[in-house]
Amino acid sequence: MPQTLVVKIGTSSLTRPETGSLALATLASLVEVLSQLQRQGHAVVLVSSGAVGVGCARLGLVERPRTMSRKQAIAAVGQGRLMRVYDDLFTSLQQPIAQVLLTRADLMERSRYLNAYRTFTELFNLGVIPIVNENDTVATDELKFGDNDTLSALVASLIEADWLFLLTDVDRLYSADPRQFPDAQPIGLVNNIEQLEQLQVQTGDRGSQWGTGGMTTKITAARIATSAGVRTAIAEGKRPENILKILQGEPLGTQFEAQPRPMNARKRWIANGLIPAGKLVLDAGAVKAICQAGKSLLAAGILQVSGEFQPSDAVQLCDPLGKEIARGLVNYSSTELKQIRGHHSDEIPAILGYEGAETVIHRDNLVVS
Ligand SMILES: Nc1ncnc2c1ncn2[C@@H]1O[C@H](COP(=O)(O)OP(=O)(O)O)[C@@H](O)[C@H]1O
Ligand SMILES: N[C@@H](CCC(=O)OP(=O)(O)O)C(=O)O
Repeated sequence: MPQTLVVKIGTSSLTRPETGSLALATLASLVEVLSQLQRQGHAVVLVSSGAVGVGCARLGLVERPRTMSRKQAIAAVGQGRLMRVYDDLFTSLQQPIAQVLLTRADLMERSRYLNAYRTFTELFNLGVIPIVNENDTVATDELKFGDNDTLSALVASLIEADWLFLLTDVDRLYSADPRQFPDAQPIGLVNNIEQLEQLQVQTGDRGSQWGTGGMTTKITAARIATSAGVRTAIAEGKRPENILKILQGEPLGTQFEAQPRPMNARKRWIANGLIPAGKLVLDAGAVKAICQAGKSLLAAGILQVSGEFQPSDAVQLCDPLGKEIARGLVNYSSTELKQIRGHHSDEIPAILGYEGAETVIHRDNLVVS
């Protein structure tokens, strides 16, 4: 059955760490596998890192840039070269490709989010493999994905993919970084992300010399993707043919099962597309009403308000211990909420001096974690 597949490859697999030059054999076999999948009728998206790494190699720089402006300039050098290599390889297999550069802001505004969805759909109809990267050259600190693991999960959620493959320079997830702890245990199947906390998986805080985020961002990506109903695999970048084997049911890499009830597209956008501008801490009654009874949030159940936000902004909802339990779009600003928190809805007009919305967050705009 045709499926929608998102494949992300990291800098550590695309380039040789010693020289920073492109790992051409890996790229060639990735291109072969993706073209084969496209010919079999699957819709395929490649999320490719490497703009900064390739840009550095082109300019003879031996270290990853540290300042944002330098990174942006180098990405502008590398992205073009990267696409040229992909186009040459895919063209030799008569496979058309497209470049799609996204910033966080593109997914935050609902009209742009929907437009991106329509563009991907049209590219699939045309038999094209879109190659996605963050638009590093214009992304700002506040509005960037920061790493392509997260970007690939958000793209997979956006296009309702069946699979997300995170290809990297280790063959799977281990109980700890296998480079530092050679005895670390391999992890094959993760039924539920909470399982990783129980297994006390250590992911460190950085990746390889050229990679961004290491395993931490891959687990975040798996969390986003699986909660959107996308099965996720961490697998070895050097062996792209493993994608075919995994699709045939072989237990390679680390596979994360998708959650059974994916939410609707609008709720996925609220949960993953938006960056929360503030936080509401709720009392136990409100937590229960939202998580168990599927109710809207009322001002009476709010204990604390933090951050600065306006009506329609996204906020995190936390239990009294500060653990996130949901996200949603507010009907009131942070200033208004600080005045009405803890009060019954019928007191709101007297406190604010005007008639406000009945709910602080309507259940249609609320997504439980
Ligand atoms: N628990 C873990 N299991 C496997 N690899 C880990 C783990 N913790 C940290 N790592 C490191 O994460 C690195 C991959 O991340 P990164 O360099 O960001 O790759 P990419 O460029 O593919 O995104 C591996 O080289 C490995 O050293
Ligand atoms: N957008 C950046 C990639 C950032 C990133 O996440 O890199 P990686 O950890 O190698 O997947 C680039 O093209 O260099």
